Amino acid sequence: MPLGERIGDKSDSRYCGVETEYDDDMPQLLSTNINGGFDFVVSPLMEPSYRPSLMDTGHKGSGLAPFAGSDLVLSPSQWSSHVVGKISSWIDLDSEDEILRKDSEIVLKQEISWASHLSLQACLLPTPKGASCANYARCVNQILQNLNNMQLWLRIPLDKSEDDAMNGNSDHLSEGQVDSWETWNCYRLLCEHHSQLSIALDVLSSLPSANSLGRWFGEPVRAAIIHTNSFLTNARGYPCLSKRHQRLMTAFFNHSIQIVVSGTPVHNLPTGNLELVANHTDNHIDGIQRHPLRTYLDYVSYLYQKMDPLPEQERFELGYRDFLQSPLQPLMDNLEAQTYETFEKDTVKYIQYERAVSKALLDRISDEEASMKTTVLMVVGAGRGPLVRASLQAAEETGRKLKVYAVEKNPNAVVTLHNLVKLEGWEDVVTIVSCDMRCWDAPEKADILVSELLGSFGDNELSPECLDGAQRFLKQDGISIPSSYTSFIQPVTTSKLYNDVKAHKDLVHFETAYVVKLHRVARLAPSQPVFTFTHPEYSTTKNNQRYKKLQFEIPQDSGSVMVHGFAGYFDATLYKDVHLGIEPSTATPNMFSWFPIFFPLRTPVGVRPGSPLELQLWRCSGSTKVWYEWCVTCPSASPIHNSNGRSYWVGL
Ligand SMILES: C[S@@+](CC[C@H](N)C(=O)[O-])C[C@H]1O[C@@H](n2cnc3c(N)ncnc32)[C@H](O)[C@@H]1O
Repeated sequence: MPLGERIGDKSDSRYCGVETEYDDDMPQLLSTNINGGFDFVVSPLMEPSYRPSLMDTGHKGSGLAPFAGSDLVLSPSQWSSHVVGKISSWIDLDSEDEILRKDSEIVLKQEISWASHLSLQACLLPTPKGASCANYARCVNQILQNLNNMQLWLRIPLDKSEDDAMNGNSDHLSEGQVDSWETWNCYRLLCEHHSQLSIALDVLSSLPSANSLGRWFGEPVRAAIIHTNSFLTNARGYPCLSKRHQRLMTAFFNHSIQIVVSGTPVHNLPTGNLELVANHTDNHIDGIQRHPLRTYLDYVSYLYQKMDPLPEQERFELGYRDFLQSPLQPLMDNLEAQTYETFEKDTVKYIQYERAVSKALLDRISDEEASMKTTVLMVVGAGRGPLVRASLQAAEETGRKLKVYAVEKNPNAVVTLHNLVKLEGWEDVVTIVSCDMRCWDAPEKADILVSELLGSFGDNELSPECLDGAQRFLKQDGISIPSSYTSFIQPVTTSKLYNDVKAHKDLVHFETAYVVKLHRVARLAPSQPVFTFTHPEYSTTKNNQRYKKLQFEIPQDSGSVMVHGFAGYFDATLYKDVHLGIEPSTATPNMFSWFPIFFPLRTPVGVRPGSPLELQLWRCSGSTKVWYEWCVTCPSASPIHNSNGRSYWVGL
């Protein structure tokens, strides 16, 4: 691993660690494992037999145990890049045995203190031993208050009783059966969702249901520890994994979760097999001892290499993953050239518009009328002209005659529009209008009104208000493209975003909707429609305020979940069957103009499967702004977020 790389923080390449026993010769331990192909070791830092209560009184509970070896045996960069500290696994901070409890607390603190001194990037904390973990969490929480940048990986076995979930009894796990997610959840609640507390999942030979597994991808999982006895044996005697394990590993890779191989070799490898081992004799390659876990590592690397490469657009968007952005305010603010440029690269979006305009033109003008009638088409919010171009292409394709008005309120974009019209020789067909569509006095009425004023949540960039202003100059039988749009929402686990919002330490950030390329998230239930707007809308009672109450059900077999907020999307009907949108189940393929929106919750809500999660959402408006308010009302009531638009609003 190159110097300075963070263990567990890679997004585009793969590192694999190995769990080792205590070894008082750390340089040797490291070189054996690094030469063996591993990138880091997860290794105890202190002698496992050390117990403070057994020490001479001189050492008891004070200072650092003498068993920690020396910090000088490795360079600072070796410590930080290649070693994850494994906290003594015997510790039991919630034991009935007071001496053990006290010893455990002393050792935990000593070991973490030593690991901090070495600038390790992470320490692996042992799994809580019993049903209760309060004292363990209390001590770790104390440590977290003063910790440097180190992550604490709480080791959690990836298990959950399937039978109970299937019987719908997941709230009442019988004695001895635990959903390990509950252990994690209890622990992190006690530690107030601290951002340096994360998870190392122990992957066992049997796996819980897909829904149960899915929950973990919204949690802060940094490492997955795969045991040699979870491997199967292929026809040639080599280790391999079940199809479900393989899919899980691929998902770990996709989520930048480090893999750690643990255990002793359980495969008796056939000799003479040249596939993976060149010059293989008795575990030696040309005289160098071959690492006993090398075949397991090779298999992990093979799974990584056989993954499909990320598509170019995905690679480009890597830096946006789980990064909170403020939504655009294209009405109140003027977009910048680079924002227009990004839009304009999204050819899929304009192809959909072109298809919609073509269909509308064909419906409006018959073949017989085509040479006689001219359709008046107005692009409202024309930006730098891509929808003008798409409309003209539709006219050419269908053989219909077009007169275009390009209405744009951003004077800077209008400059580009003028240049474009001149360059393309569109002067006779296109009239540029530098004006807000809500106050333009149009010289004639339009047959077709084309706009793209949509936000990630459909109406959140105020398309309804703008188009209300524009429909005055649409003929009674005229067509609006889009003809309607609907927002969608679903509950998500996303501890990363929750912690990023929390880091601002103010209410405003918890009451703001963000645009985010969601990645480390667990989508907890199918999305549901929220608000729909239709254009044109001539009803006299119409208004753009909306209210919706939604109930989501967490699948029975997923177990309990934590809801950090809600992911929002939209789907727009441009014309008839031509649609465009980002709702995951119907998303327009390869379109990248919109990331989802995220509505956070001030306090994450735990939900049991089978019990409803109720969300209420309002679209409110005043004379100068539009805003959303939201709250959860079941299983427990949250505060109403963003009352009066006090934190987040969109200017009219
Ligand atoms: C999301 S951009 C789309 C631009 C362009 N149609 C495209 O697809 O690349 C919306 C455009 O509408 C303009 N706009 C927003 N509200 C407007 C209004 N009330 N009147 C005129 N233009 C408006 C913005 O300045 C911006 O250029």
